[in-house]
Amino acid sequence: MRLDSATVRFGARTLWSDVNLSLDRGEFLAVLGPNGAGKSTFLKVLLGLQRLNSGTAQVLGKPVRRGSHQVGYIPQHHQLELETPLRAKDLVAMGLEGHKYGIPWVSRRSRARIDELIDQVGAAEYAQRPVGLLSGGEQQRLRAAQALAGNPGLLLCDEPLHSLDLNHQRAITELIRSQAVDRGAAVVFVTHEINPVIKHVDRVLYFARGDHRMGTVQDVMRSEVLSELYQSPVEVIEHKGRLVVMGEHSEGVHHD
Ligand SMILES: Nc1ncnc2c1ncn2[C@@H]1O[C@H](COP(=O)(O)OP(=O)(O)OP(=O)(O)O)[C@@H](O)[C@H]1O
Repeated sequence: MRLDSATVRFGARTLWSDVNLSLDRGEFLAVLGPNGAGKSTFLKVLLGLQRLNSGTAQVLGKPVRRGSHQVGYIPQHHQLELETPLRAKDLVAMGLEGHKYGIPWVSRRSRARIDELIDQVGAAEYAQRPVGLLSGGEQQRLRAAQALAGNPGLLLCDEPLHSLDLNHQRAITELIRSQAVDRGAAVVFVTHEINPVIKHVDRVLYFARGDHRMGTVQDVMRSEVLSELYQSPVEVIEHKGRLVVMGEHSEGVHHD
């Protein structure tokens, strides 16, 4: 995926501007920043749901378009309606290409892949239950499986670990990593918390105050760099392999 001089404005507000980024297959990009900095909007651009005010966006070598089956998306957590007329397994199957076009045909191979994913996210025990009755974390694990079912070349994740316990955070992180490393997907991972994925991250894109910084974890997650970005003192401390980000004005700075 590739962005050139990409800019999004809402009215007089420039959300972010002049983002230049080329992400290859197999690469893992973490997108960080405070609430409202424009992280989800960044994903929407790549999904073809938000147009750029200037610049260009490409996904897998082609201009961005809505509904590409090569793009997997784990949306930000929201609870499904109690009456949603789907079983857990159906929700995962909807991630298959054919299902997007309403074709109810699923090959033996696809069925095996769905069962495998359901196992990998630890959903086997509730695979036949109505999704509306499941907990937030259980639903979130199904969304991850759904996004992976179509074997996407670009995987977009919006805080996918939100509402998951530690064991399931690890399982989902491992699945996402494997989609990048073993299946050659580019991964864009929006998160408030870099530590659970830090060892998989190739690059960081950090949005704040209409500006951004990009580079390796070592390049970006530094006191000088983030203080300059936030325009206020921010301290990044490394403790036992974890990064703790502390801001003097803590509002809007993510905490560990
Ligand atoms: N269509 C729109 N029109 C006007 N403003 C919008 C629109 N979409 C988003 N915004 C605003 O742009 C800002 C960025 O929103 P976005 O959801 O991208 O932030 P975020 O970094 O993902 O935040 P969070 O961490 O809270 O999820 C917010 O202030 C939001 O209200």
